[in-house]
Amino acid sequence: MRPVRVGLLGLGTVGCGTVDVLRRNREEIIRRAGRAIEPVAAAVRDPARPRSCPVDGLRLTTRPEEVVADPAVDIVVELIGGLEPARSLVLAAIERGRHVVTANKALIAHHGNEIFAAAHERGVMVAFEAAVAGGIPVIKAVREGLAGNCLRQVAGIINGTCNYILTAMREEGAEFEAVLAEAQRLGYAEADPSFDIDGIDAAHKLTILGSLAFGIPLQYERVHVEGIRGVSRADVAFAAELGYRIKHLGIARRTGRGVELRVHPTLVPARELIASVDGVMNAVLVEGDAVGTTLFYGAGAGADPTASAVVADLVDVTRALTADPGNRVPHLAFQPDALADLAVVPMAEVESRYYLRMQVEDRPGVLAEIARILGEEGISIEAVLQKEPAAGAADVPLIMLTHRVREGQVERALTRMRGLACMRAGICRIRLESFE
Ligand SMILES: NC(=O)C1=CN([C@@H]2O[C@H](COP(=O)(O)OP(=O)(O)OC[C@H]3O[C@@H](n4cnc5c(N)ncnc54)[C@H](O)[C@@H]3O)[C@@H](O)[C@H]2O)C=CC1
Ligand SMILES: N[C@@H](CC=O)C(=O)O
Ligand code: NA
Repeated sequence: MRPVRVGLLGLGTVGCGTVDVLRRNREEIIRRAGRAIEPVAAAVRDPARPRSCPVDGLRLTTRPEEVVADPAVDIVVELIGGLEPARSLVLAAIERGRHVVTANKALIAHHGNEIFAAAHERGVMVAFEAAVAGGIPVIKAVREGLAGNCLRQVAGIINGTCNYILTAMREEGAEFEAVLAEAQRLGYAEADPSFDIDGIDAAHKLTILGSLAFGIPLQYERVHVEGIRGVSRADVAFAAELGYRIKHLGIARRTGRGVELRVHPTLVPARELIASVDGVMNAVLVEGDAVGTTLFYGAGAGADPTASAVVADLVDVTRALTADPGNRVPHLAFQPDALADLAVVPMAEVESRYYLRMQVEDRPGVLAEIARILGEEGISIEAVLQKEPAAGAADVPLIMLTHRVREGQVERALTRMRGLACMRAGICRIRLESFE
């Protein structure tokens, strides 16, 4: 059988990784897919730029629409990132009957509903395993391996850059900016690294996971998003003292009130498996009624791990080329006409435990004033940690852990506490979750 011919859009970190893996594992891929998968063309910004992969045998062009229109291309692999021109190029490829593989979570989170509808209509496949948790085959696991379950939650460390930074802050007491520069050098960070740091990238991935887990449309705009800029080295150290680690988590949880979709820094008990996932590694916990709790672990970013997922998608698409489109695995796990309209729970109604850190005046009665407000708002305190004042200082750090409570109650209490005369700085509030 003739090889399946691949046209790449973008030859950066993941594009080059994909060419490398396709060439390195050519024979093994033939054994798996039944035929060779060959990169034949690539759209690049600058054909003269040195690449980390061999480009011999690849037709290079600066016009991505040429690759999309090339009749010699069977599968278009979109690896340029961002919303436009990626969206138009993917839609044009679908329109021409080309199958698509993409690693672009922003594109799927924002335009997936439109893209999958077009693909369904045209009978083509759009595969996106690399878009969530890089090399971990978590999309395949949620969509296929766990298809017998009613899923309760998907929660995980889904941004490698954030995890890399939080790990270095804990292990080396490193400064945020220096670690971010290292993550960029290693090819982990997004083109605009604020997408990583501000939680946007994790929110893109959570949008996709939530949809796959619960059979709801992609709705990025409903995800509550917080990044890691507000997490200080002091918080990382206090959390450790209390037996916790701070992780940036994405959580999609089905409750009696609907679906929670949220991305934020979270204290996790240090003894739990997910708490020991460090560096650029990702881990996604999936809980189903039949299977119980499962945890998927692996590299969430980087050229080779991400290429592993892109190439797996290419093998999948190749195997399914001759299958009747009606019998293929649905893009979003559930049949398109069976999507549910579960409500997304407003954050004020989401329940969690909380870590609160404040800087307060060092005088008698302060603890009682704070405890009174928390009590009046129905919030019970589980632990208190008060540190000695630094030499000559008139105020002290005070850390509290609360029991489980609705976010709206905490917000009301925080508003009142900020008005206290004893409060010396802003109050840091981080949610606390346990997955045991
Ligand atoms: N780097 C990683 O670890 C991971 C990246 N991804 C996703 O993979 C995609 C690619 O990411 P990277 O390879 O890291 O980015 P990158 O910035 O290294 O590569 C993108 C390449 O596309 C090229 N490009 C941009 N616009 C173009 C255009 N109009 N025509 C031709 N070439 C164009 C750029 O010059 C660049 O070389 C993104 O959607 C990213 O979110 C997904 C998982 C992990
Ligand atoms: N920038 C992303 C790359 C993979 O999706 C990350 O850091 O996880
Ligand atoms: Na993946």
